[in-house]
Amino acid sequence: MEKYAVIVAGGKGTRMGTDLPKQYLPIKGLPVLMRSIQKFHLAEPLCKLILVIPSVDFEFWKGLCAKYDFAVPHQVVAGGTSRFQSVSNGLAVIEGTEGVVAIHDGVRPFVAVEVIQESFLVAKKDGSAIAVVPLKDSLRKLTDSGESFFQERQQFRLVQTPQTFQVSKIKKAFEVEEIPQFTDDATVYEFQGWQVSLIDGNLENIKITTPDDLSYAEYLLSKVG
Ligand SMILES: Nc1ccn([C@@H]2O[C@H](COP(=O)(O)OP(=O)(O)OP(=O)(O)O)[C@@H](O)[C@H]2O)c(=O)n1
Ligand SMILES: C[C@](O)(CO)[C@H](O)COP(=O)(O)O
Repeated sequence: MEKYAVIVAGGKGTRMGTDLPKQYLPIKGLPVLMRSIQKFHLAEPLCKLILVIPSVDFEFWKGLCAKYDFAVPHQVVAGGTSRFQSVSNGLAVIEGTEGVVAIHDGVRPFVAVEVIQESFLVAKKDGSAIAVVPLKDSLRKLTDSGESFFQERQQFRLVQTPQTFQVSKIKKAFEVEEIPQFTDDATVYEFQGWQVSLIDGNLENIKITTPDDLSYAEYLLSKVG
């Protein structure tokens, strides 16, 4: 079975607020994005890696790969104006409809190798595999009138990536017009009326989003490497 990974890193990192977009920032000496790509290569050495970055960054990325002697083979594709468009551009370079594709945020370098491997196995069987984790804190729902109500946290999950799919199904799902409810790939898949399969993610698999995440990332690397 052919395996692909579309690693999306076409964003601007507005919430991080750094001049250099967060995907290129080094943590413990290696850019976030290279760490994410390495994880897929380690988990699935034969997986075809498709990296989505803004087209204006192509030369910069080439230079970064030379600087860090980064040799993991990958195809570079131009990003779009939203995560949905970037994923769509990545899927478009997969020829045909055979195989399974993992879609992963380039800014989640702490994904566990085991989660990636499990996602491919489950997606092959079920059509999809979405990494999720349970909540550790209590949960409250806010109303417009300023009240709040207890919610059963057991009924909720936090959604991560990878989100892995049979190529035929996810390509079909992405043929739709983008709507604001498409916050991830699972919502695009579900829009077809298909149920997603959930798998256990790993708690450390944070999305590096704000400056405090960078300090936490450095801490995690000092612990686990
Ligand atoms: N047009 C876009 C927007 C986002 N992404 C990617 O989607 C992932 C999750 O998005 P997010 O954390 O929101 O990244 P940014 O959009 O860069 O951050 P911000 O919203 O703070 O600007 C990131 O790997 C990001 O690079 C993308 O490929 N193309
Ligand atoms: C895809 C995602 O990382 C799953 O948790 C998340 O939905 C991305 O959200 P963002 O608003 O683009 O950061």
